[in-house]
Amino acid sequence: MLEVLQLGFGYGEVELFQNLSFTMHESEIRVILGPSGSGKTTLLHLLAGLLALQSGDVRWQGESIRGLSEEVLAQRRLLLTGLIFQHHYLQAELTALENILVPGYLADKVDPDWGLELLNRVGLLDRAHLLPKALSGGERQRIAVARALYNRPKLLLADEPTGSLDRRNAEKVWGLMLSLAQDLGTAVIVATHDEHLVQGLPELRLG
Ligand SMILES: Nc1ncnc2c1ncn2[C@@H]1O[C@H](COP(=O)(O)OP(=O)(O)OP(=O)(O)O)[C@@H](O)[C@H]1O
Repeated sequence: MLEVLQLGFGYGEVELFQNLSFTMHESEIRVILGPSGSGKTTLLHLLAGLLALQSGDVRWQGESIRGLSEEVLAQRRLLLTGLIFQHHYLQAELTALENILVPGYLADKVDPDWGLELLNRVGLLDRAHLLPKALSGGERQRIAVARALYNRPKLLLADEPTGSLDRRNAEKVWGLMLSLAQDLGTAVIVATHDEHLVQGLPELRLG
């Protein structure tokens, strides 16, 4: 569902990477590794269409994102991709369940039962009506995982999703994210520093 063709990017004189090519199919997982500043976040932003391409191309389901308007890109991104960041970015005034339903409101696909099922999958059914401030860091990130997968995206892009968690919570969030994505047939690209979590997974090294 994703093709990356000879992708290159730099800020001014500083070249971060060039000629990156790879393809992602349904349910595939790829880990982006590299030292701080090597361009992991930049690469994820390019793949998500959040940053204008320089050289090379990114194709979503066979269609180049080069030249798509912001509006079309945003609509495609909403339906095709899920995003998770190091910080959860939950809406403080919405409950756990309401936060999970946000992508559904945006895509006009609101299904509270599916939201509850996702809550159950991340082990937080009993927290459905709590606000984020009443949740632990690991619980908030589990809500962010459920929210990112609400629209059953083809591709999940996760940037240091366990970066702010202790080892036990990091392992829990990591395991839930991968198993839920696997069940939905969602391909996952995840940037991380945590070499302990990624053992045995296909990787792409920057820097
Ligand atoms: N808007 C920008 N303008 C100029 N330089 C930038 C900009 N955004 C990022 N950079 C630089 O590009 C490099 C790569 O940044 P990026 O955030 O992609 O790296 P990273 O591998 O994700 O790092 P980390 O692991 O620390 O999160 C860094 O040196 C950063 O300072």
